[in-house]
Amino acid sequence: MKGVLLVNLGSPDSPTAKDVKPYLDEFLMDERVIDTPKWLRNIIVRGIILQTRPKKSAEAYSKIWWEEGSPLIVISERFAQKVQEQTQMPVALGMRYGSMTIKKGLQELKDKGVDEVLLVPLYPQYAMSSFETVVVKAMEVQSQDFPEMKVTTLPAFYGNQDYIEVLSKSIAKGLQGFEYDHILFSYHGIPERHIRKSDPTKFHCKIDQSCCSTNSVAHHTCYRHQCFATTEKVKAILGLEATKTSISFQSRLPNDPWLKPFTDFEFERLAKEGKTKLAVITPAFVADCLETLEEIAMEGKHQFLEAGGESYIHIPCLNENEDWVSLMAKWVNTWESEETLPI
Ligand SMILES: C=CC1=C(C)c2cc3[nH]c(cc4nc(cc5[nH]c(cc1n2)c(C)c5CCC(=O)O)C(CCC(=O)O)=C4C)c(C)c3C=C
Ligand SMILES: [Fe+2]
Repeated sequence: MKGVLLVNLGSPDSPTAKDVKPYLDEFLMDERVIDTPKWLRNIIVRGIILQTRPKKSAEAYSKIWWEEGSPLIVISERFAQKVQEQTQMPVALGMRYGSMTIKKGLQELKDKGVDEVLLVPLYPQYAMSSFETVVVKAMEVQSQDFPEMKVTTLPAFYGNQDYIEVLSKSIAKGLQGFEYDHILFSYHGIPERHIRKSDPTKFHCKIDQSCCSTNSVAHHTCYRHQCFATTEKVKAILGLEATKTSISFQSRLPNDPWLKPFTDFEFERLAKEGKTKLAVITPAFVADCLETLEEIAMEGKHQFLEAGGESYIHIPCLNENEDWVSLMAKWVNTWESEETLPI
C-alpha cells in the first residue's frame, strides 16, 4: 500500500534554553549543515555556538510560540491533516530534527500497512542543509529500520508551474490593500561553499552575475539558481516590475561567506534609496516559523522602520492555504511510480 511522509525541519519541544540546546545540537551537528570535519564541528557547535545561542534562540522562540506549540509544527500538522482529507492513502508527518522524528513518521505509515512511501521534503528549493539532509536521513532510517519499504522522493518544486501559481495567488492576496513601493523576496541564507559543494560539474557555480542564468545541470541542486527561478516565475505571473522587486538572503551564522545580499542590509539600503512601503515574501518556507515570524515579521519591520521606512508587511507563507493543500493532494494522488512523479 502507498503512503506519504511529509518532512519539515523541526522545532525544539518548548521555547526554553533547556529544550533549545539539544535541538540546536542535533541540527548544527548535522554534517550537511555545519560541513566541517567532525572534530572542528564539535568545537564550533559545542565549544562556541551552544555556549550562548540557546538562551538567545529561546527568547526569540518565546516571542512567536503559540498555545498549541511551535508555529512550524502546528501549521505542518494542520497541513498534513488537510492533505489527508483529500487522499485515500495514509499521510504522516516527520521532522528532520527534534522529537517528531522521521523514524516515527515511517513507523506510523508501516503500522497502517504502507510499504511504498512518497517522501516529500517540505522545501521548495534544494539545499544540502535542508532538502538533501532530509532525503539522506530518510534513506538511512529506511535501510536500517524499514528494509521492506520502498521510498521515492518528490523533487524540489521551486519551478513547478502549479506551485508558482498557488504561491503567486497567495502573494497577490497578501498584497491586497497594501500600497507597496517595493517587494523583497527574502530566502533563508546558506554558506556560499554549500553552493560549490552541491555543483556536480564542480566548475559551473561561480556565484556571480551570470552562472545562475546560464543553463547547466548544476541547477538541479543549486539553491541560488532555484531561489532566482522561483522569484522570476512569480514576478512574471504577477506582472511585477524589476525595479520594484529584489532578492535577499536571511538568517546567517557569523562564519564563512554566506549568500548575498543580506536581508537586514537590504532593509537599510532600500530605506536609504527612498523606498518607504515594503512588502516582504519568504518563499523558502512553506510554513511560518521562527525565521519568518520573528526575524522578518518582527525584527525586520523594526529594522526597516528604524532605517526610515514608513510601512511594512510580511506576507504569510502558504501554511494551510487551501490551494496549496489541494496541490499537494494532487501530487500525491497522481503519483504512480518513480517514473511518473508529478514534478
Ligand atoms: C529554507 C530552508 C532552510 C535552510 C536552507 C536552512 C539552512 C541553515 N539553517 C541554519 C541555522 C539555523 N536555522 C534555524 C532555524 C530555521 N531554519 C529553517 C530552514 C532552513 N535552514 C527553518 C524553517 C527554521 C525555523 C525552525 C523553527 O522552529 O521555527 C536555526 C534555529 C534558530 C536560531 O537560533 O536562529 C538555526 C541556528 C544553518 C547554519 C543553515 C545552513 C548551513
Ligand atoms: Fe535554518
